[in-house]
Amino acid sequence: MHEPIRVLVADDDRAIRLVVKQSLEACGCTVTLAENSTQLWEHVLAAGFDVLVSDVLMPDGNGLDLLPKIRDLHPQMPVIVMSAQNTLMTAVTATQRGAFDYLAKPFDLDELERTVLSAAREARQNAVQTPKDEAQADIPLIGRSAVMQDLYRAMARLMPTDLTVTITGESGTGKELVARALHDMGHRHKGPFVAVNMAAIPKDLIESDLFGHERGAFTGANSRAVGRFEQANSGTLFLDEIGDMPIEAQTRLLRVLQEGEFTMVGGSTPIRADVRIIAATNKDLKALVAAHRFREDLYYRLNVVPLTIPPLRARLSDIPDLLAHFNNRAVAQGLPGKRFDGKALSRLCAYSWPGNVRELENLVQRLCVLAPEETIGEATIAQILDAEPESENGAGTWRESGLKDAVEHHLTRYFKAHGTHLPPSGLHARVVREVERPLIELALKATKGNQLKSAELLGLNRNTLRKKIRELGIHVARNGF
Ligand SMILES: Nc1ncnc2c1ncn2[C@@H]1O[C@H](COP(=O)(O)OP(=O)(O)OP(=O)(O)O)[C@@H](O)[C@H]1O
Repeated sequence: MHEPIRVLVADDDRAIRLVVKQSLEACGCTVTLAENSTQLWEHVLAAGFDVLVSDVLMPDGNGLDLLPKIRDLHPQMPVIVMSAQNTLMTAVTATQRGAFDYLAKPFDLDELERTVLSAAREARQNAVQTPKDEAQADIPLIGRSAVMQDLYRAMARLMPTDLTVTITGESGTGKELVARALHDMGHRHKGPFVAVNMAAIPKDLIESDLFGHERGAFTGANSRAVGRFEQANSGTLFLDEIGDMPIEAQTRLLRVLQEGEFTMVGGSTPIRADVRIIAATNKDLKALVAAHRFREDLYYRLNVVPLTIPPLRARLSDIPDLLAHFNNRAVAQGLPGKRFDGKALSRLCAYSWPGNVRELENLVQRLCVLAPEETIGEATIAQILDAEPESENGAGTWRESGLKDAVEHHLTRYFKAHGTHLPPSGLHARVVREVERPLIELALKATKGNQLKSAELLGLNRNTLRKKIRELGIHVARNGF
C-alpha cells in the first residue's frame, strides 16, 4: 500500500481551506492547514510534506516571497500556488520561484486534485524542476480574463524550455508581445530576439533573408550576407505570419528544425543553428496544409506547443485594464489622460473589435490626442465606432473590419524592416506590391472569402480583384483562411 500523500494547505480564507481539505481528503490525502504565512513557515519547518498548496496574498505576507526559502529547505517538495490576482506576472513569478504549478482562483476542485496528485507523483520520481534564478523585468501583457489566464499558465510552463511554439490569433491580439514575453522570460533572454514578418518580405528574398547568402549566389549578391538565423544565434527567432512562407523556404526551415543546421543560399557548408523558433499566424495552418500551401511535416514540427490568443471580443472583461494601460502609456508620453464613464465602457464592450487590442490601443491614443473632454462619454465612443462610411466604396467598413489598422501595421513593419535598405527609386511600386497581398487577404478574410463583397470593400472592380488573386496566387477559402 502507498502511504497517503501529505499536503499542507495555506490560505487565509476559511471557506477555501475547508473545501480544499475536504476535496483532497476525499482522494486519499492527509491535509494540514495554515491560515497565514507565519503558520505556513512553522509547518514547513516542523514537518515534511509531499506537496504544499499555498495562496499568494495572506494577511501577514506574500506566499511568493516565502517560496524561495521553502524551496531551499525542501527542494523536492512541489509547491502549487493559488492566486486570485491572475496576472501573467503572478504566474511567471510563481514559476520562476520554483512553483510546480499555478492555479488561478476560482479553480475547479477536480483540477486541484489532479494537480496535487501529479505533483506528488513527480516528486516521488524525483523530477521536480530546480528553481529559476533572478526575476525578470516587468512583462507588459495586460488582461486577467479566464482565457488569458489559461494562456499565462501555458506560458509559465514553457518558460524553462526551448520548445518550438506556434502562436495563433487574429491580427492585433498580441502574438508578437507573447513571443517577446516568452523570450524575455526564458533562459535565452540575454540573447537576441529577432522578428521577421514573412508577409513583409518579397517572396524571392525570404530564403536569403532568413539563411543569408554567399557572394554571387544570385544576381546582385555582391557580398556574403548573414541571415536572420545567424543574427538570432543564442536567442529567439520570431517568424511572424508563417503561413506566408514560400514552400522552398519551408523546406529549409524544416531542415533546421530536424537537424539543427542550415546552409546559406549558394553555400554548401552546414552552419549550426542555436536558435529557438517561435512562429505566429493569423491563418488556419491546417487549412493551408490541406490546400498544399504549407508542408504538413513542417506544421507538426512547428506546432509542438500551440498557443492560442483569443480575440478581444472573447475577453471583454480585459477592456478596462487595457484602457487603463494604454491611457497610462499616453500620459507617460506627455498626453492628457482620459477617463471613461460607465456608458462609454458599455459601448466599448458591445463592440466586436475586429482589429483586436491594436484597434483599442489606437482608439485610446486617438482620444488622448484629439478629444477635448477629460471624461469620455458614450457619444464620443459611438461617434468613432459608428463613423459613417467616408465614401461609397465602404471606408466605414474598411475601418471597422480592422483592415485599416492591419495595413498600417504592415506598412510600419515593412518600413522598419526595409526602409533604409531600399533602392531610392521604385519605392512606391514596391510598397504597393508588398501591401497588396495582405490587403486582399484581409479583405477576403473579413468577408469570409466572398469575392464580390471583397471587391466592394476594396473599391476594386470584381474582375480586377479576380486577376490580382490569380496573379498573387492567393488562396480563397469559403469561410476565410
Ligand atoms: N494583452 C496585451 N496587453 C497590452 N498590450 C497588448 C496586448 N495585446 C496586444 N497589445 C498591443 O497591441 C498591439 C498589437 O500587438 P501585436 O503586434 O503583438 O499583435 P499581433 O497579434 O502580433 O498582430 P499581427 O498579427 O497583426 O502581427 C501592440 O502594440 C501590443 O503592444
